Amino acid sequence: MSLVAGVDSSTQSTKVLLVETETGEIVDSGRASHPEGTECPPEAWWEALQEAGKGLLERADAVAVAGQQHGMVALDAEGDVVRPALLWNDTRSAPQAERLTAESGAEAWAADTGLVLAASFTATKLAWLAEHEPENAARTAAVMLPHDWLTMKLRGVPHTEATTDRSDASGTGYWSPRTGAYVTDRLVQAFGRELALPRVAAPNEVVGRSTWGAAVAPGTGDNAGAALGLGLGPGDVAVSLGTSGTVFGVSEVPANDPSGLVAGFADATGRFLPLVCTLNAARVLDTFRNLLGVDHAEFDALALAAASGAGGLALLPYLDGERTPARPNATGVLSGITTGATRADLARAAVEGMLSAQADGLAAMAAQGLEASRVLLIGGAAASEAVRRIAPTVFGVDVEVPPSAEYVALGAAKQAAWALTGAAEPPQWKTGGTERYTGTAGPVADQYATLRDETSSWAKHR
Ligand SMILES: Nc1ncnc2c1ncn2[C@@H]1O[C@H](COP(=O)(O)OP(=O)(O)O)[C@@H](O)[C@H]1O
Ligand SMILES: O=C(CO)[C@@H](O)[C@H](O)COP(=O)(O)O
Repeated sequence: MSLVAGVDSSTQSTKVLLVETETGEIVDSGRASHPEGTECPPEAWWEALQEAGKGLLERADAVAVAGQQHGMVALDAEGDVVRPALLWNDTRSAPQAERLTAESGAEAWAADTGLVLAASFTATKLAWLAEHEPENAARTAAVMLPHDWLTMKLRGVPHTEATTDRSDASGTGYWSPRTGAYVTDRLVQAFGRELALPRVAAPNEVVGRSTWGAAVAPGTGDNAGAALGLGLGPGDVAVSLGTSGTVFGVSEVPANDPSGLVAGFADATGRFLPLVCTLNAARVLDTFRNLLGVDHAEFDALALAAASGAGGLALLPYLDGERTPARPNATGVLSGITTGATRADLARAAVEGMLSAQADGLAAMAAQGLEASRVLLIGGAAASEAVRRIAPTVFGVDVEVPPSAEYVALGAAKQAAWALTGAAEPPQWKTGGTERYTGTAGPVADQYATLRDETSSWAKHR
């Protein structure tokens, strides 16, 4: 029996799936946590990959790594890591994002790179490095993304032979989904000079061999991995609730949204992946769950015990600053508290607020012509019964929840199988039927819109 391994090196953890090549059936899995924080030594991901992949990786005939997007892995001329990687959710480069956008205009950035710069993207992190750590910047000879670095480590090759893929390259701010090439001028604008960059491999290329002899596929950004794992088709929009909240769909044409709400990424199949990303999703629920001192099941029971609208409580869930909309310095805001407020209302407000930010993402996608005919809910917080049942009342449309699985890692495994077999198209693995959740829209949208719009002028939210 031929087996392939798919890796998801995401913000909070590494997950590995060992999958049957022909059918996509999951044979085994592993998981290991990452350190907390918005910067991380890449070695910690490598250790987590080895722990999560123990007893699994060496059984695979092919392997691919999907990873959290945008993280800046800076290397010196010898290939040594210069400083801990700055992650996608690190907002310190917000002033650089603002400056670079002002220099050329949002339209020009969107036209050149598919993106309007926000602190998440690699280009702004490089600009921050050049400005704040000149010694580290001077040492830096190459830059790559988390999945590129891990793929290089799996192959045991020098950084000069590193590869990336279209999807992750499209999250840098110096690669064009339209032309399929690096935009060196944009890299130089951000960092001040050129850097060595990984070669962008074809979606189903075998880029090399692992140290145990397996074929290594190019890997992908985590959201493109999920899209491949789910097999998203026209009209499908996925809402992924991990550390980030992402709303995305596969498109035949690149997105170009000068408002910056929709990022014009590439996908893992040669197509495109318009995507809206919020900084705050599953951790909003974690925060309120911890404040209430309950576990996941008790939190769900509380949230479902309250009525839609949470007794007038509304939460603006921008706890760690926000990227979409661009409010990097924002914090969360809870409004409508009365002496009648209950623990149940508080849990419900957390779920409704977090989902309302994703509803804004669905609206932004629709404004770009990507109206969802089917909304698929995935990611860690999609395991929550409260999230599943409240989502239709916030989104105003039914949601479908596919069978519980790590779809990013599954997508990586699918890419590995695709590269291994050399087929023209990715395999069509069956993922099982979805569970449908339905409900009527409550008062949440209006409550939330009022809070979001009223706070937009707050100085500390800019
Ligand atoms: N039953 C649940 N209800 C709500 N949240 C959950 C549940 N199970 C896991 N989570 C949350 O999901 C998150 C991890 O999801 P994951 O998609 O793996 O994140 P990431 O990709 O950012 O590492 C954690 O914040 C965790 O608390
Ligand atoms: O920044 C983005 C997408 O643009 C995030 O989606 C990251 O890719 C991290 O994803 P999770 O680890 O939260 O799944």
